[in-house]
Amino acid sequence: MGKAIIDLQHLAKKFGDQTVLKDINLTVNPGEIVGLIGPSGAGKSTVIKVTLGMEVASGGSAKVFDTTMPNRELLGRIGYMAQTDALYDSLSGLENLKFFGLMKGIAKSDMKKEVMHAAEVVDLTADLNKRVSGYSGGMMRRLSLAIALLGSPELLILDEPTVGIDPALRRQIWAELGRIRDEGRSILITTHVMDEAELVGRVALLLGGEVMAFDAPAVLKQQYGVATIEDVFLKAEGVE
Ligand SMILES: Nc1ncnc2c1ncn2[C@@H]1O[C@H](COP(=O)(O)OP(=O)(O)OP(=O)(O)O)[C@@H](O)[C@H]1O
Repeated sequence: MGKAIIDLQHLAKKFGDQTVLKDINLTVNPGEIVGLIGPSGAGKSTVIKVTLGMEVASGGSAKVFDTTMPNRELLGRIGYMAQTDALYDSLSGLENLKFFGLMKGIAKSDMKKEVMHAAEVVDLTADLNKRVSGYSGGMMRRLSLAIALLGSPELLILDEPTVGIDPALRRQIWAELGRIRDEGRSILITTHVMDEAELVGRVALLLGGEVMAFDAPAVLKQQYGVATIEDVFLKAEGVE
């Protein structure tokens, strides 16, 4: 296995007096999907923001491609989907995709293929010419995910990408994430859907500002003596 694509060592983050991250150790390897789970407010989005250099760490180190973020050049190699959608409401889905595609430096000759593929993965092909202001919440999530996929980035960082997305499409999206992994690209994904945590290579359980457990789903289930990742989660939280 090559060098880790994401390498978080003893990462800490405080907001004022509040310590959100105490000691986070986490790696994402090439061709690996890592799932980050934890209760609401545990700090999952904060881990992502510090990793991307959107928030400054209070301690420890966060490296992506062996470099401390933010780094403009490296940002082009990362597809990031935030928890809140940052879309242009008055533009159509297609115009949004093309705009972000241009920002990512996709060549004009590749644009149509890239945009159509991303739209297809999230089942938005038929709605591409509608204005985003007329999209439902789930459609906006799907468009944000399509934007993150554009340009085949080596690393995808997805903050709850499947919120508001129905089960059939969720399955289709996970099939695409599996293909991306099989191409040797890497994914860090946060989720509240415990079924999804079963699909990743390794699950990191974030609790009390630390990664309490970090291993393959099957290993975690065995360690905790339970049948599902949901039960691992509940047991780790102290809920029987
Ligand atoms: N910019 C900020 N300023 C102050 N506090 C913040 C800031 N960002 C996050 N926090 C606090 O850090 C904690 C963790 O927030 P975060 O959004 O990382 O949690 P999360 O695990 O992603 O939650 P959820 O699953 O609900 O999205 C919360 O208590 C939140 O209020």
